[in-house]
Amino acid sequence: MQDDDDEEENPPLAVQIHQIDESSIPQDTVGVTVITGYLGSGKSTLINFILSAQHGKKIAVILNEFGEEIGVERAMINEGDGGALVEEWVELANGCVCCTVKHSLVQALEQLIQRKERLDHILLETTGLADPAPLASILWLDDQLESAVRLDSIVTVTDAKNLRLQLNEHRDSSTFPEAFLQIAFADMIILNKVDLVSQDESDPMVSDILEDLEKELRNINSLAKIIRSVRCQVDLCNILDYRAYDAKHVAHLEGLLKESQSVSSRHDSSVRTFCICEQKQVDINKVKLWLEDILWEKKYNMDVYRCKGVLAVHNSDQLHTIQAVREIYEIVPARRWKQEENQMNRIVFIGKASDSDYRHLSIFTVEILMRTFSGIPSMSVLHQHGKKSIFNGREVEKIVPMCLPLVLSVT
Ligand SMILES: Nc1nc2c(ncn2[C@@H]2O[C@H](COP(=O)(O)OP(=O)(O)OP(=O)(O)O)[C@@H](O)[C@H]2O)c(=O)[nH]1
Repeated sequence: MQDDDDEEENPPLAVQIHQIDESSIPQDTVGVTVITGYLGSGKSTLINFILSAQHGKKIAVILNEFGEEIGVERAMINEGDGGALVEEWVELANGCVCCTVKHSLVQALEQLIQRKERLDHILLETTGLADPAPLASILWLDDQLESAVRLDSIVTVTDAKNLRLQLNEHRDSSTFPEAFLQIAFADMIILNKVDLVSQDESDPMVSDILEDLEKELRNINSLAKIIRSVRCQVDLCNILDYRAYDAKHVAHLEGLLKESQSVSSRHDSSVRTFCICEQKQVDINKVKLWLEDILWEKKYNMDVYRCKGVLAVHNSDQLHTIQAVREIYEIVPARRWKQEENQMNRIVFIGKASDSDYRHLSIFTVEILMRTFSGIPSMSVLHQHGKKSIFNGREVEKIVPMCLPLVLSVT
């Protein structure tokens, strides 16, 4: 590989998005749904289902088929009933966002957008071997595209019959991290092929299997919505216009963040969810520094794939949202706090760390929180959910659970 290429293959530069005036974002942006999932899980089945459904939308599809014989990708536009089928070709390498790939994707999207008056949504199917994050980063941030397309959501299709096997095979996630990454980055997880688990869903054994699979998925990513399906026949409200990254649709995010606290702990997967709850208003600049330490400097040994959260910001009546995909993050005001509302900060990280790193992270987090959250003269107790109390973060004897709601009591 050439030096230049190496440079291009590096992760995107860390970019902080400054507060956006939401009113300046055009409302007619075209949503892009990234569809990812393990080989054979049902991605194409989902796309075919969407294209053939009666939703009245005109949808473009960019396919990133990747294989030795194929090695090419195609973009198709389904112009709906009576519309012509237009094909374009897009070169996307296997999950790596080198300059060429980025350029090709941006070019393909630009071509599609030029037809915007006839286009309602874009589906981007990644190869079953891809890490969806680089694509998501391009879509979320690309300057050329920012005003014309928006990342709507990342949908991960999983195969109910083979999921456990696939995850167990790659349990340490170093041999094939993509299997975990695809789940970790998802906003929506389709647990497909439930018919192969059994024909009879009313059978308690079968619901146990499916529930266990859902638990397994939640252990990796407690923020994603999970829906079961046969042949990806899902309610398309969950796919088209889901707006997972849209601060204006904060109610959904808040619901997810609340639910994510109740996830049980588990220690055998290195990709997991980590939650922080804090009641005091925070200093937004300190939170940014803290977040940059974690996301950019990789301090505390945590490799964060995804972060979502809501913040109660000091000197602001607005609930702010945090979204991060890898190194890229944004903190934006989303809505006014209601008077009776409990202004609680909730931040959820989905990432990878060894058990001992988690222990360190918990200690570091306490230290970070002590210097991050404003107006905290001293912190008396850190209550670690379901475990023993920790004083000033110094006493962490057990492995930190997968989901760690931290509650700081302040005196
Ligand atoms: N029984 C059953 N088969 C399914 C279901 N969904 C998809 N399939 C079948 O599974 C196979 C793989 O589905 P695809 O949609 O091609 O999967 P994919 O993820 O696009 O596959 P790759 O592009 O190779 O990664 C096909 O034969 C589908 O017909 C389902 O819910 N139940």
